[in-house]
Amino acid sequence: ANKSQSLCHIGNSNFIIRTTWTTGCKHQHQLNTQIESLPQMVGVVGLEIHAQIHSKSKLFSGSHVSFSDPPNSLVSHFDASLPGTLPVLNRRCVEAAVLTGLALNCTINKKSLFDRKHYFYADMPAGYQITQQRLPIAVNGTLSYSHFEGRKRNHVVTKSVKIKQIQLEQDSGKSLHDDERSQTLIDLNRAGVGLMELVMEPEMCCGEEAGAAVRELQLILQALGTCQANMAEGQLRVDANVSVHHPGEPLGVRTEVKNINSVRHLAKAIDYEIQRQMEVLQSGGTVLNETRAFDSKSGITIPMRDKEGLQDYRFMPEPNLPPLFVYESEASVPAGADSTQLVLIDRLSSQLPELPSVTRTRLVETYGILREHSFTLVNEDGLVDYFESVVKMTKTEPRKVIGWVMNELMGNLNLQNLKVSQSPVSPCALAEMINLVRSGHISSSTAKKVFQEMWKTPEKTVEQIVKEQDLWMINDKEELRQICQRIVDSHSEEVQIIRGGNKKVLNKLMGEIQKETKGKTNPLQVKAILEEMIF
Ligand SMILES: Nc1ncnc2c1ncn2[C@@H]1O[C@H](COP(=O)(O)OP(=O)(O)OP(=O)(O)O)[C@@H](O)[C@H]1O
Ligand SMILES: [Mg+2]
Ligand SMILES: [Mg+2]
Repeated sequence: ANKSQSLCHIGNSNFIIRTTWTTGCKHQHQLNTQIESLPQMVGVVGLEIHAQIHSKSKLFSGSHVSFSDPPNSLVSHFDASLPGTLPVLNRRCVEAAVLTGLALNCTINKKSLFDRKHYFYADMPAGYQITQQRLPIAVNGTLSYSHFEGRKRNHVVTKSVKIKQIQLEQDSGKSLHDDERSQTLIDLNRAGVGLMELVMEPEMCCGEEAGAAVRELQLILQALGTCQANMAEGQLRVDANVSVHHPGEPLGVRTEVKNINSVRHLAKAIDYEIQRQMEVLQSGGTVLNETRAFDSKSGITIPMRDKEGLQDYRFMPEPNLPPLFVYESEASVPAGADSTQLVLIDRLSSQLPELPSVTRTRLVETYGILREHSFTLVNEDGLVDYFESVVKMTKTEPRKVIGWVMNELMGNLNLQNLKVSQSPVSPCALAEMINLVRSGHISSSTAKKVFQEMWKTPEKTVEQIVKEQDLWMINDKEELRQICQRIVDSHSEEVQIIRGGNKKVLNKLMGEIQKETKGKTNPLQVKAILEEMIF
């Protein structure tokens, strides 16, 4: 197996047990020894992703974009396809596509074209969708993504997938099926909302890779602000094209899996589909070029009624829209044109924010934190800012701050399914607590208790909590000596053992002191006093 194949593996362990085929994954080696004679097949995955453009108004009309308004309240004459209406291109949508293209290392086409793609669907009153079939706005990009391997899942593997193109197109309306009255109702609020369709090359091999790629894309789009990218809300819709073949041979027939509403489901759907196709071929059948739906309850894919091959989209140039031109810079704008109305690539380039991969590297280099922690920080909305504000407000090393953020903060947030912005403990309060540990006013074990109290009673200050619960560190030498003396006196057997050379038993005495003082002592200080008394 080549390198990329050997690094790839399927998340579903059932898969390995149930099938004699593999998908070019690291488990392959194991299986080869059992079934030497069988040829190996691998999975091939290519994603098509529809990303709803985050814009106030639609792609070709001034109607507002909102998903909480009453049905059919955001529909202009153009959105309803009334005769005589014409499209007017929304500059913000073009800028979003260019920004996204730049962030994904695409070549931006200075000239792109709009086409009509015909469907007959009730939620598309024009009978066609305006898209960019012949000449899309951006081409030839790449998306780098990482996932974790190894038993502890702490070995980062970085891969990349080519992006064939990004095209601008319209969203359709929504059909709402009312089973009780057996009727279908149409809501056109979504009709005409701008979409970016990203088409990836078929270069991935399993659900885990595809999942990691989509997660990275989500983070990039959110950093750019070009799409909110919530899959459950349909802002990012991923269709997975899946086939299997023998490496070195032409690609197999693909199926297209739809209805996937989370990254986890995407990975499951793909792995299921790879396995299904292998089993079909293994038992002498053929894979049909069809559209299938993922059913998240049962974890399987099922054929949808419309068959791909039967579709004839009757593509034709959109006669009501001229070619779309974007310009490199002010200098390339034609004489007399108002450059404030034009899309300039260099202006957008300068607006590109820090992208997630750059943020991660910066966090590792600036703060000396672990790479896997940089992934967690970037993954949670608002967590990088939270961490950096705490670091700014305390003199403690960032490597210690990250411990509190990962364990105490994230642990509690996850337990209650809260977002970072909903944390009852503010960065400022956490910094105050960490500062008390640093200055020796509370011990780190006490601090864990204090944090839990802060979580429960955010209205109280850290000092209030420490005072009320009497958690200040015992720093008084004489008081500490008395406590140590008591423990030494009541543990004469252990003391003998320690004197006999077994220093490990010292830990037991220290534990006793921790217990007696409810963790309010500095272990180093206690150790020094005990050693002084015993030796
Ligand atoms: N043999 C294959 N196995 C897996 N994926 C494939 C294979 N061949 C093509 N693909 C993927 O299928 C997708 C094709 O998308 P594209 O938009 O070009 O065409 P389409 O699916 O026919 O059109 P539509 O936009 O109507 O769905 C790409 O993401 C590509 O990577
Ligand atoms: Mg497509
Ligand atoms: Mg498709």
